[in-house]
Amino acid sequence: MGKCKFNENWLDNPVFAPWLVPVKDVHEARCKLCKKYFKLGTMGVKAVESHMQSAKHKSVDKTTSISHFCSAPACTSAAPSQCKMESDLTEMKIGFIGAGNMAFGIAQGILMSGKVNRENVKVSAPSSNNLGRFQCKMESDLTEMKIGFIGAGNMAFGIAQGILMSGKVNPENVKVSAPSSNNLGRFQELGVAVTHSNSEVVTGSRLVFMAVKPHLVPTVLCEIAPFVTQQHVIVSVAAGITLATLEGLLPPDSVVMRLMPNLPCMVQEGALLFSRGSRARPEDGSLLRGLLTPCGLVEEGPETWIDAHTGLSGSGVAFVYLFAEALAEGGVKMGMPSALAHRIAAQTVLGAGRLLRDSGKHPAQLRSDVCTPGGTTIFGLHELERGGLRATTMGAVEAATERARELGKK
Ligand SMILES: NC(=O)C1=CN([C@@H]2O[C@H](COP(=O)(O)OP(=O)(O)OC[C@H]3O[C@@H](n4cnc5c(N)ncnc54)[C@H](OP(=O)(O)O)[C@@H]3O)[C@@H](O)[C@H]2O)C=CC1
Ligand SMILES: O=C(O)[C@@H]1CCC=N1
Repeated sequence: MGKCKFNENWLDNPVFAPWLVPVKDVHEARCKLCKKYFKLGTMGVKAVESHMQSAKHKSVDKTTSISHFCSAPACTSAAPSQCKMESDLTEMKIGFIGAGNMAFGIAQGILMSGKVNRENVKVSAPSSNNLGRFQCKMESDLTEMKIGFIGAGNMAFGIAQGILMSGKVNPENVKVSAPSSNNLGRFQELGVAVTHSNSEVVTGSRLVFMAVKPHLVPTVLCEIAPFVTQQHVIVSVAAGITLATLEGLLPPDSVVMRLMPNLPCMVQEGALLFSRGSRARPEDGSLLRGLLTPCGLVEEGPETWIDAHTGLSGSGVAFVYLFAEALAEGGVKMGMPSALAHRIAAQTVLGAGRLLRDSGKHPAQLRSDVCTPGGTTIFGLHELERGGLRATTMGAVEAATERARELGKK
């Protein structure tokens, strides 16, 4: 497994936020309390948690330990001696009214300490929208979960790598199948078991990702159908293949979901949309969401959105690469060395994307922030408008969506 990079989302976690600092080397982080740099290695967030558990850190951190929970505003009036002792915390019943980001961050922090029994924590919210992550963030459940991939191509690898980088899934519980060994080596490097038998993947897994090309899905479903039980959750990532097709080719009552991921799952920055089949329960959706959360943004929606998401995001990644390539080539045309131009183009796309996501601003607002009246940007934008970039891009999303719909009809 490659070295993990600092993930800005960690800074949203109230347990890390008071002390965790990103540094220039993306494979490292700094603790501003201990005044210490530490490597992320292959452990990613686990390295951050591990630093937080170190004796040195605990001795200087007066804000993020469970004692902070005791000294929260609700019990500031209590004398220290009245505060629950750590040993009592395992039995303490804790409730959250509201299941939003802050409740989730606090719950996660409390549970991470290992001092509170997760069965003693209850969360309420009017809708189920945010409840899944509380149910599924059960790291111990995920470490035990058996996960299979049928197909060992780019997408299977992207999801597997995303999931495993979180450190919450045990690679020994993951198995992948493909007819040839061409793509299996890189999975073995992740510590994942490999086979040429699709049925072996199904019988040994609870959740199975179907990650073969769309035209092969019917054949593969017929092959595995005798081994699929109601305990399985089958998740297809095949573009265009509908829930009705999946359910129709598997035994009655099979639990099926349709997922459209994209390749940046590999670096935990994917955009994923899934839809539940008629027999998939909300908790199956929560399970999938919990599993995939380390891969990036995970949303659930009606099946009618999946093809549009395929055009916008599954394929959209390639549209962005084309734009990045063109940016770099523009730099080369203007005299810049190619390698440098490509590095700068990649960083420009990354930076623009992060600012867009993290600021929450409309792209038109950010675009206007870059434009000096009579300056360089507006001259460049005029050229893009002349070339019809906007209409062409909308047309590309439409064409890819239509193609996904067409694949589903075959
Ligand atoms: N690539 C992307 O960005 C995205 C892809 N998808 C979807 O993901 C799916 C897979 O695409 P992608 O990963 O790009 O494709 P790849 O061509 O990279 O991989 C396909 C994999 O399927 C394996 N395979 C072929 N026949 C069988 C079979 N009978 N049984 C089991 N495995 C088989 C291949 O085996 P072998 O290794 O032996 O060749 C290969 O490992 C597609 O349905 C696509 O629509 C969805 C979103 C994004
Ligand atoms: O090109 C394809 O068909 C797949 C689906 C989305 C991205 N790649």
